[in-house]
Amino acid sequence: MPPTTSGCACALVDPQAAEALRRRLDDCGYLDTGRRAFRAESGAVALPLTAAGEAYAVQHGELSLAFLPPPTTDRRTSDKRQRMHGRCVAALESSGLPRADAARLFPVQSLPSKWEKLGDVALFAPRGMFESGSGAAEALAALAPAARESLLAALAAEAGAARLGVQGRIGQVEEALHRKSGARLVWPPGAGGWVSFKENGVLYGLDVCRSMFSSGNGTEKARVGSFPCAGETVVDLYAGIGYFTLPYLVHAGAAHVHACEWDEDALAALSRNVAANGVERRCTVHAGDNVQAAATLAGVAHRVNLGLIPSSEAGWPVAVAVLLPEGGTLHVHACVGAGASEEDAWGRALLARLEALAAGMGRRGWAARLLHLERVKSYAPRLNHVVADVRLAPVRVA
Ligand SMILES: C[S@+](CC[C@H](N)C(=O)[O-])C[C@H]1O[C@@H](n2cnc3c(N)ncnc32)[C@H](O)[C@@H]1O
Repeated sequence: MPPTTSGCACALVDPQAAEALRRRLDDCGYLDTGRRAFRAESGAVALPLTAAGEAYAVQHGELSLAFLPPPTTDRRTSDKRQRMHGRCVAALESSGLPRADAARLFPVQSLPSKWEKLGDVALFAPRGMFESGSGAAEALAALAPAARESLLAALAAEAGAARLGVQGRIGQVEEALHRKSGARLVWPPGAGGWVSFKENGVLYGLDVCRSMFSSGNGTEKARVGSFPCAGETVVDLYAGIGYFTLPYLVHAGAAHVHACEWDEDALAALSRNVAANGVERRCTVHAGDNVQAAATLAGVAHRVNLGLIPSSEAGWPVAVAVLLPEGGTLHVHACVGAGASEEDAWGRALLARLEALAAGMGRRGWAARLLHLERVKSYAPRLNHVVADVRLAPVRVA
């Protein structure tokens, strides 16, 4: 059947090759992550493309391009976009732009259908009207100031936000290690990026343009808050703005948390957050590479949190070094292939490595035992963010 151009532009790919192509397209900004991949009638996987991806496919002929109607489960997204579209077109019309021009410059697909809310900021993905080269982005830049103002104010009202921003990409290794945000605020003009909000009884604040907040980790933050930590000293090796440090202090009742963090922006937010939650007397912030903390904190911890993905492996030797002589519990975050055998293999390798590290530090006879494996969220297709709760301690001789 010849393709029609009425649906959404997709790259068709064999299911076995879909994951590799998805990653490639995403790296280049060609994958429309606002829409989900779906099975075409032919059995091929359809990967929705951004405007730039569609242009690339047309120019290079390397991808199998098709225009397909989105799957019916996308209806809620499309309703949301339609409503957003109606409101934006009306706003442009009221600022003097003829309705037909407004609808032509900003087609439905160019408007955001979802966003992340942090405090009063709505963060949109860098797609459609926020993706240069999409046509709508250029139309937005060319609008008269009053029309631009009313369009963005309409978007903000629809998103229930007082400020609007556009997400960045975590591309560079250095950025990923520091969880730099890369987001920028686009409205109102001159707005700053500091937000504060309460999640599960904990006050968090951060500059959305400088640090990332992973909303998908909410269940893990709540789980940490439920740990029985009364009387315990906890070392958080990757504290960030206090994602896990704060639940340990506010809800889990930890006697003291040593929070290690090396990024200046995260450190500024962490100190403010510790004070905002009134827990500063029970928290020591260690600025710098957590490897340095290994010496200062050797042998003090009942529990160590290693909240870094895709891997916290660089912190495993530090974690073992800071445990008390009687051992303790580690919460090891990682991204692991989705599937019982992948999880099993990763879990075994983790336990063996922790035992070897303990032996290498003269902690002979220590054994590692997996207490629980928590699946936090899907990180990518067939890859889950998991947390292994491990007890690492000297084996008791009866
Ligand atoms: C808590 S955040 C990760 C939050 C959440 N688990 C996620 O993946 O989105 C990880 C923090 O660890 C910090 N970090 C990474 N490596 C570090 C190191 N070697 N020493 C100290 N801090 C480090 C980063 O700057 C970042 O703020």
